[in-house]
Amino acid sequence: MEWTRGRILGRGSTATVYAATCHNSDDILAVKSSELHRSEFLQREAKILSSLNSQYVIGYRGSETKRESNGVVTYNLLMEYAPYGTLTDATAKNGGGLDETRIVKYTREILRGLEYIYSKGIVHCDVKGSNVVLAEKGEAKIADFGCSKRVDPEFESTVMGTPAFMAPEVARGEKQGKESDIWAVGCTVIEMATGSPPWTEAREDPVSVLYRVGYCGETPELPCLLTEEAKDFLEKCLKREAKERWTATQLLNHPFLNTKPDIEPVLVSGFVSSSPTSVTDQMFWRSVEEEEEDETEELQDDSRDLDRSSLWGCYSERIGRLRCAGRLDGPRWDMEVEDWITVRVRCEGTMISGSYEELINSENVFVN
Ligand SMILES: Nc1ncnc2c1ncn2[C@@H]1O[C@H](COP(=O)(O)OP(=O)(O)OP(=O)(O)O)[C@@H](O)[C@H]1O
Repeated sequence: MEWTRGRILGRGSTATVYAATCHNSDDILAVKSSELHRSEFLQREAKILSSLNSQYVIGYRGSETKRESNGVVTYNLLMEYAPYGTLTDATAKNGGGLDETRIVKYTREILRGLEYIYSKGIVHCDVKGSNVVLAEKGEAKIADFGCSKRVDPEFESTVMGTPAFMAPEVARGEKQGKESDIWAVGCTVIEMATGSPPWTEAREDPVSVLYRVGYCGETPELPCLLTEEAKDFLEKCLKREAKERWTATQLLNHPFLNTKPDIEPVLVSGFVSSSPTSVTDQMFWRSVEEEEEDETEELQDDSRDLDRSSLWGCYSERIGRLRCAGRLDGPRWDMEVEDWITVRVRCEGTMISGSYEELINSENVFVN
């Protein structure tokens, strides 16, 4: 498919997402790109997304490698374009919290999406507001399958995700399944209600959050503004024992969700103030070259890597100290520190050591 890259819609820890126009149809797409040699996660995501087809999951439109005009070879995942941003954007736009009717609508859509992907044998592993996008009719769709995996209890796999949304068993690096997604749904409801993920210190100190969730028996604080029904729903999501958590299907039948009618979608045009209204909106599109220059400069920014290197050392040492102090066995953490939010953990054991350069070149370590 022929397409032209436009402006950046969002940057994650694994890739950058651009708006793009199709040459033959003038449709707008979202294209998630990373350099081919760093695209392992993106290729996995494309494979999983290509196997899914649901109104509650962002649509797959293809994938391809491309040599850009600056010679860089990129891997590109082509997706349905979601013009109203993410749930996190929607919450921020609404003054830092959504009212309960909107929370009900989006939670229902997320759970329907999860029910669907579970029926296909897939778990998401990184449910959070910024991974749920609002599509053309204002409906919530699950996106970012970069951490997702096939459900296979026999197969011990890497634990992934975002500390503030991690279930206790994930924080301990033990296992990650559908139940862990459900915990993350609870955290996402808290994010929608309050404008922030649970654990107020999470951004500054993800390590202590992992420790509190994994080892100290804590659960996130329930927002006091929510109704009793909503709080009861959250309690069913946030059971510390994974097997006690309600399933997506049970939660869809909880009174918090099943007694309320669907509301009309709220389309807040503010989300799209910088998005294209049509492909002829030339002011909108930044040239491909300009975007590529930005990307290249970013990739070559050694000083940023140095900062990350020292922070990474500091975090991994701290979680090691916390675990030793508590005489606890647990995961070894590989942290992406610049955007600390995403981490990849190795469960099987050996403490990762080596220079940052060695770490980022290692197959098992996730880095940006
Ligand atoms: N289909 C889409 N339509 C519109 N915007 C999108 C779409 N997909 C992603 N985005 C935007 O791009 C951002 C980054 O996308 P995504 O979360 O898939 O990247 P990532 O590198 O996997 O991120 P993470 O750090 O969460 O792992 C999103 O938060 C969102 O703002």
